[in-house]
Amino acid sequence: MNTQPSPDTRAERTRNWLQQGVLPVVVIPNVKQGLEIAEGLCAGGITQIEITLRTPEALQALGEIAQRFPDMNVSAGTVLTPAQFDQAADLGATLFISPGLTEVLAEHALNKGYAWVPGVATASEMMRGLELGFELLKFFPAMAAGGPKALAGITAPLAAARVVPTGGVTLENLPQWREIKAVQAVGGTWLTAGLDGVANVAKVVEQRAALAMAAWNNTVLV
Ligand SMILES: O=C(O)C(=O)C[C@H](O)[C@H](O)COP(=O)(O)O
Repeated sequence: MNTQPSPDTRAERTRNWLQQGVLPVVVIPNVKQGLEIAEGLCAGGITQIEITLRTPEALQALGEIAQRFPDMNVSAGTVLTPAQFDQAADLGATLFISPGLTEVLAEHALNKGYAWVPGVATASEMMRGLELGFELLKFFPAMAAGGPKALAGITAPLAAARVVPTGGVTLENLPQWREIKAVQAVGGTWLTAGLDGVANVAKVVEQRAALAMAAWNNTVLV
């Protein structure tokens, strides 16, 4: 039986991903803080999150967030092995993001029908991703790889590419990324960084999320 979705279906589905424009990338120290972050993001108008599988409690936090925030699109980030795809999918992740593009991960994503966003930093890597059927690509590390100018140049001839620049994106440089036609969303840890010891994590995150969404939507918060 062929369980692989057709390229058309996959393209359609990925076009609908990350429509909110801002993808908070989270390095979760513990489940408690993860839940507070999710609460703050939702209150601030962001219902998509990338939980990097870099910390011991990341997978557990991913599962709890997926369960307690059913309206949230929960992505697994820093996916480096096929097993991580499967573990995160079992816990409720619906999108899978990696810092790079390897044949092993591409094959696994295609075989299992996972919505995968591979990391790319050059025109060749983007072309490879597109050839394999992955239209949504993570431009990583975005600032170090040349910033908005580099991405605008690389994507100008690659009409099919939908890109999520991540790595060095801030509230301040967000408008420059947003201007690039190929940019579907921007990702970053700035919304959830430096929260250890903060008294009301959810409130702080809510405010940052609201500011980020205002910047993305080009509106001024009063
Ligand atoms: O963990 C992953 O899968 C990554 O690919 C790396 C993260 O997306 C970047 O580290 C975020 O960068 P900053 O927003 O500059 O902190």
